[in-house]
Amino acid sequence: MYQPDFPTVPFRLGLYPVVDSVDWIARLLEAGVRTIQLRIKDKQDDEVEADIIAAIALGQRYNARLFINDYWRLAIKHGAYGVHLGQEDLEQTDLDAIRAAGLRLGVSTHDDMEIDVALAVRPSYIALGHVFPTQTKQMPSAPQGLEQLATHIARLGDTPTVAIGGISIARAPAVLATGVGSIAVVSAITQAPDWQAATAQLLQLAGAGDE
Ligand SMILES: Cc1ncc(COP(=O)(O)OP(=O)(O)O)c(N)n1
Ligand SMILES: Cc1nc(C(=O)O)sc1CCOP(=O)(O)O
Ligand SMILES: [Mg+2]
Repeated sequence: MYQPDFPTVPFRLGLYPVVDSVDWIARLLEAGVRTIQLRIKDKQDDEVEADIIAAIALGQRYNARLFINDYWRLAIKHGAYGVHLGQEDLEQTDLDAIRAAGLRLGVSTHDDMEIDVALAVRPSYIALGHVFPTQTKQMPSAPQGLEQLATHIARLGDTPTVAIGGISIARAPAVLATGVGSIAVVSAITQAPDWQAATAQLLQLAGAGDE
């Protein structure tokens, strides 16, 4: 049985929107989302601290799993549910401090070697990307595709997993069929012509987590 070195998360984290503002956090929590990430890129800590405080307060009000991307010191300082880190972030992060503060940890991976690195850290969940081409982030690697995703899921057994990258409503059923516990999405919600309808459909497909 997978035993993380950080607090556990449910195997099924369900629909996991990744968004760049407190406004999006507020509307998606109100819409029923219960796993969510605040991802604000390339700012100084003092520029994002107020947003992080507000997002954490919302997460607590809705009893949701709010992960903070990148700003792990602020996540600790203000008591977030969890932190999400990439492979490069791992080298510059005090993982002992995250563990000691009792925050959950999610780690990005893009191939088998990165999964080895992530497993050595024993995070709360492992993210697997990018499954399909994405317009949201410049990726140095090629999309992994569904077959490779399924191979990773089989390898990871009962480790909580999250798939990310190019996941649309149309593609979500095939991604979930690999057995992955969660689907993380940006544009499927934030660029949707009707974000409320898109969120409702994705919640219907992936659940809110913990089911
Ligand atoms: C759920 C989830 N998976 C992967 C990522 C990517 O994180 P990272 O590699 O740290 O890259 P940036 O998001 O910081 O550009 C994520 N944020 N969330
Ligand atoms: C932030 C991020 N990380 C990825 C990874 O593979 O690590 S893919 C990605 C962007 C996902 O956006 P969309 O759902 O719009 O494709
Ligand atoms: Mg990051």
